[in-house]
Amino acid sequence: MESALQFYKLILDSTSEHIVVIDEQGDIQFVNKQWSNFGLHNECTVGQSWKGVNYISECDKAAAMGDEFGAQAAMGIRGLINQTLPSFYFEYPCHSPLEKRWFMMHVTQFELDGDRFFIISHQNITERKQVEEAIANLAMADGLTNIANRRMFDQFLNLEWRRCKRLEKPICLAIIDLDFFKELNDEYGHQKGDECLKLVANLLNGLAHRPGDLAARYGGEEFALVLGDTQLENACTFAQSFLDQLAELDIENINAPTGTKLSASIGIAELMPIDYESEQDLIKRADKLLYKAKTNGRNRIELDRG
Ligand SMILES: Nc1nc2c(ncn2[C@@H]2O[C@H](COP(=O)(O)OP(=O)(O)OP(=O)(O)O)[C@@H](O)[C@H]2O)c(=O)[nH]1
Repeated sequence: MESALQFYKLILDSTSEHIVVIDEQGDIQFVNKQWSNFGLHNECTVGQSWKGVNYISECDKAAAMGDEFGAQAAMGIRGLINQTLPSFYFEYPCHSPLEKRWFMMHVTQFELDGDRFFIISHQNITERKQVEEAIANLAMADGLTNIANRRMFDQFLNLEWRRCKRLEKPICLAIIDLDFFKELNDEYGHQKGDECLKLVANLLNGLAHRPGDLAARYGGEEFALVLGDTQLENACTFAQSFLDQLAELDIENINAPTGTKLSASIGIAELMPIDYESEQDLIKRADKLLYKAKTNGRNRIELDRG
C-alpha cells in the first residue's frame, strides 16, 4: 500500500504541470512538487505551507487587489463546485521581472467516497503564446518597411478614435504621399525606390513616440501618422519636422517636375470625435487636404480643423 502511494505520488511529482487539489470548500488537500517549487521560486509563501490554505480565498484576495485573472479563476472553480460548469479552462499571463510567461489553468473534478474534489492544473504555455504573438505581429507589420501595415492602421485608428471620444479630446491624422515617386522608380530602379520607402518609414516611426501615436504604411508610397489626443498645431510641427528630415536625406529625384530631390505632400486633419460619426470622417478630410497639397504645388502641408 505504502509503495503504491509512493508510486502515484512520484507520477504526480514528475509531471511538468503544477497541480493542486481542493475540496468543495476550496481548502487545499494536495499539491505536487512542481506547484510547491513554482511558489518557492516566485516568492509565494502558499507554495510551501499550503496546509489550511483556501485556494478560492487566495484567488478572491488577488481579485480584490485588482487581479482580473484571480477573479476569473475563482469564478471558474465556483462554476464547477456549483455544477454550473462541467470543466473550466483559461489562459492567463504570469510575467516575472525577468521573462514573459503565460499559463493555462484547467479544472476538472472527481469523487471519492461521496466527497467531491477538484484538480486545478497549471501548464506553462509560454512557447505557444510567443509563436502566436510573432504571427500576430507579422500580420500587422508591412513586409517592406516593418512599420504598421494598413490593417494595423485601421484597427489602431478605430481604437484611438474611440479613446479620444471617451476623453473628449481631439485626434489628428496626417496622410503623407511621396511626390513623383514614379519618376524616382523609373530613373533609379525599383530597388532604390524600396530603400527610399524604408528610410521614409524610419523617419515617420521616429516621430510616433506616445502610446496614442502610430506611423503606418497606408498604401504604395503613401504613409499615415495617427496622433491621438493631439492639437493640429502640434501635428503640424511633427509633419514639418518630417519634411525637414526628408530634405536632409537629400534623396535624388532628378526628373521630378518640382525640383531634383525627393519631397512629400501632407494633408493633416484634426477632429473632435464626439462631434462626428466615425473615424472615416477623419480619413476623408485628411485625404482631401492631401489632394489640396498636391494641386497647390506639392512639397507642402495643408491642414484643417473640423
Ligand atoms: N519601389 C517601390 N515603388 C512603389 C511601391 N509601391 C508603390 N510604388 C510606386 O509608387 C509610384 C506611385 O506613382 P503615382 O501614384 O503616379 O504617384 P507619384 O509618382 O508619387 O506622383 P504624385 O503622388 O502625384 O506626386 C508607382 O510608380 C508605384 O510603382 C513599392 O513598394 N516599392
